[in-house]
Amino acid sequence: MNAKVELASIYIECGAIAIDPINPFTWSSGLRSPIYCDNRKLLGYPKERNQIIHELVKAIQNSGEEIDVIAGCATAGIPHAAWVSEQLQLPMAYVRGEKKAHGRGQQIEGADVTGKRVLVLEDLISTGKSVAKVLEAITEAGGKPVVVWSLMTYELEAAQETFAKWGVPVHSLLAFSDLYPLVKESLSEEAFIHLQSWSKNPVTWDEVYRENQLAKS
Ligand SMILES: O=P(O)(O)OC[C@H]1O[C@H](OP(=O)(O)OP(=O)(O)O)[C@H](O)[C@@H]1O
Ligand SMILES: O=C(O)c1cc(=O)[nH]c(=O)[nH]1
Repeated sequence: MNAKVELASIYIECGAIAIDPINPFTWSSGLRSPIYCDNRKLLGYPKERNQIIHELVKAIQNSGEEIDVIAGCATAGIPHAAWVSEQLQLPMAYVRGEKKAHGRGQQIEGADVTGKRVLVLEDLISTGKSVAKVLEAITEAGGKPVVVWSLMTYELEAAQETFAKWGVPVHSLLAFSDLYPLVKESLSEEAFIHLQSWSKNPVTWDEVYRENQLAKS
């Protein structure tokens, strides 16, 4: 089995992939989707998540990028950033969606990123907006985001557009297209047709879904 198929199988075995074309999931961007990739599920499986982190650390090391700090995106990117920071023996920070409203009022917690070359670690990229907010916060704090890594990406055009302005390389361990052949096996014909039309154009799929819901109400 090649490494990507093995990693994709872990996602399926850990129940991290949910498919429901009839009652779609709402993503953080507001888009509706028949699929939800729940990286948080991996936390419950130490052996399997170690395998994922091992591959991620290998890929980061192979890229040869010089890094001073690993910054996890809150919240789902935090545990993965902690494991990677431990393996690479690099300081870790994490970045909140917003500044904290009490305490020290920080958006970036943990290691100081000022003047540092920062690797941003996110669990999943859909539209890329969450990562963009983190890039902004690190830059405002005087840090230099040099690379973004995520465990999973949907490879959406929206994300490419979001990242284009940053000019920071963005890599992912897995793309949804790596999972697709495995996901397909467990689906009914109807669900597969929905998923296929979604994968061609997620934005159109959402629009049609909303129109159908309006027509029903
Ligand atoms: O690329 P985007 O369109 O920004 O979407 C991806 C983001 O959405 C999810 O986070 P969520 O907002 O559900 O919060 P959580 O990490 O706290 O679970 C996910 O963990 C990413 O951070
Ligand atoms: O875009 C999102 O919010 C999102 C999609 C997905 O599949 N999984 C997830 O955790 N978030």
